[in-house]
Amino acid sequence: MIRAHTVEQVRAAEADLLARLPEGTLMQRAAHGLAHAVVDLLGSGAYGRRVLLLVGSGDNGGDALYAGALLARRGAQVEAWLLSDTAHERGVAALRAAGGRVRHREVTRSGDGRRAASSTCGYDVVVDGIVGIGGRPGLRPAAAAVLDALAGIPVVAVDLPSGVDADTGELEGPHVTADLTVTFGTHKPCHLADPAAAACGAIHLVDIGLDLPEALLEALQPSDVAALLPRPVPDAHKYTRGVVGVRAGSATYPGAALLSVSGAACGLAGMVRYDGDDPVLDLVRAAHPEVVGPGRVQAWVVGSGSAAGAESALRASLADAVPLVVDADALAFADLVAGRPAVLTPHAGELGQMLGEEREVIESAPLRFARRAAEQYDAVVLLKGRRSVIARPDGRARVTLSGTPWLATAGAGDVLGGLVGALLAAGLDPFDAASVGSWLHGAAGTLAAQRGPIVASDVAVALPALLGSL
Ligand SMILES: NC(=O)C1=CN([C@@H]2O[C@H](COP(=O)(O)OP(=O)(O)OC[C@H]3O[C@@H](n4cnc5c(N)ncnc54)[C@H](OP(=O)(O)O)[C@@H]3O)[C@@H](O)[C@H]2O)[C@@H](O)CC1
Ligand SMILES: [K+]
Repeated sequence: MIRAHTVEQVRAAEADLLARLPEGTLMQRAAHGLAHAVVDLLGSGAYGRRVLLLVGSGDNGGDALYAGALLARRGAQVEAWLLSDTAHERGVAALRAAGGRVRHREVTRSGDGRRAASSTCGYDVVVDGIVGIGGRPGLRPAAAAVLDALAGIPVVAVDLPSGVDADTGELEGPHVTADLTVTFGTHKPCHLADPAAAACGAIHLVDIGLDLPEALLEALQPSDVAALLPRPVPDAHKYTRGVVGVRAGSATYPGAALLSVSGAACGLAGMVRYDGDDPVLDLVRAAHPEVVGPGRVQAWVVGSGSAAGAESALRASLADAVPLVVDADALAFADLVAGRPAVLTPHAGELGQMLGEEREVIESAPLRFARRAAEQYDAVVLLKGRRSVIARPDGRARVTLSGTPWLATAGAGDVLGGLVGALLAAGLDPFDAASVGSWLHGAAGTLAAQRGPIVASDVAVALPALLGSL
């Protein structure tokens, strides 16, 4: 499991450790990890390579300076630009002692930053030590101008890309876009949640020995998914493995029925029932002979392609005391679900309608709005996107790290709904069902896309092989 802690949690853990360790120990650990990561990124060692450190006033700059000193001792040509009036003094001294060069704020001040940068091109890597977990979102004009002028050079962010909001993953004004982010002790929410996560590049975690509390945000890894997957017990029969019912699709949108059923029929539940118009049931049976008609189920999947029938399908499903997946057209009636074990699966546009916000506003703060919706609707919310967010009413959340842009294809959400329904029917609680389903969906899409462009049904086809590999 990847766990992300807030700045407050990190500060508390750091204070604990600082009280027990000799001064400077944590920064030395951070700087060593950072220097190693920079060498790895450079590929052919540090000797003779040109490294530019962008240094702010705090300890984030201190990390960069000490790492720069280590790189200079390994033969790199290291230059630090101090972007603030003050900088970590011992870090500056360490860099100088190791043969690094230090330039002061005057040469990089506002417009001059561009000139300074253009006169000193040829850097192999830029290390962003402008600001870390002590920073406010956004960048000051001098830093923004310097970064503009250095565009195209690989950037390693220290702890986080300067300018992003560490706790929310939101952006406010200019920020660094990194190729690699080297973070310390634990992930922060900005490393997992978009839009900030998209600015992090690859992420490398350096263990500095922090003893951390429970995290409110996490991301499943393949081993977590494997551990949570339902497996048939030796004396299993189809009913003990769970029956998932699908109320999706209509004469107008039969494809939604077929795709929802294809996700539900992934093999993780014992049986799939379809409840809908006869012509659609015939189509479903032709594609999935194992699917049967209405009856008792352990979970319902409702809403996609149901058009005008969404409300009655949802009410009928709520009449059974079983968990449910609420998607697409049924999301307009999500109020009915409050307090029931349920997973709501909106995309940003649908969540915007549910919360009275524009799609762009939701996309600018997916973690915040998924949490708000989970609390407001008293249900698990799976907000679909590049980095899907799964939120519980109590604020705990997960982010899905699997997936591929090729999954942006019609009907992929229908497969996801069916898959989550199968996991609910098999006994997973809504939070696990939503996060495991979302992870599997992303990974199956990635697997399918290895062969070329995909359509939604390819995702369902890839599921058994993916599950086998887990
Ligand atoms: N915690 C840990 O376990 C460990 C932490 N470590 C490291 O320490 C880092 C945190 O260091 P920190 O607390 O000194 O804060 P940090 O982010 O460097 O700078 C804050 C200062 O910057 C300024 N400033 C604010 N906003 C700004 C902006 N938008 N743009 C520009 N400047 C801005 C503002 O000062 P001002 O200029 O306003 O006087 C503020 O005081 C952490 O990220 C990690 O790298 C590791 O060494 C080891 C273990
Ligand atoms: K930084």
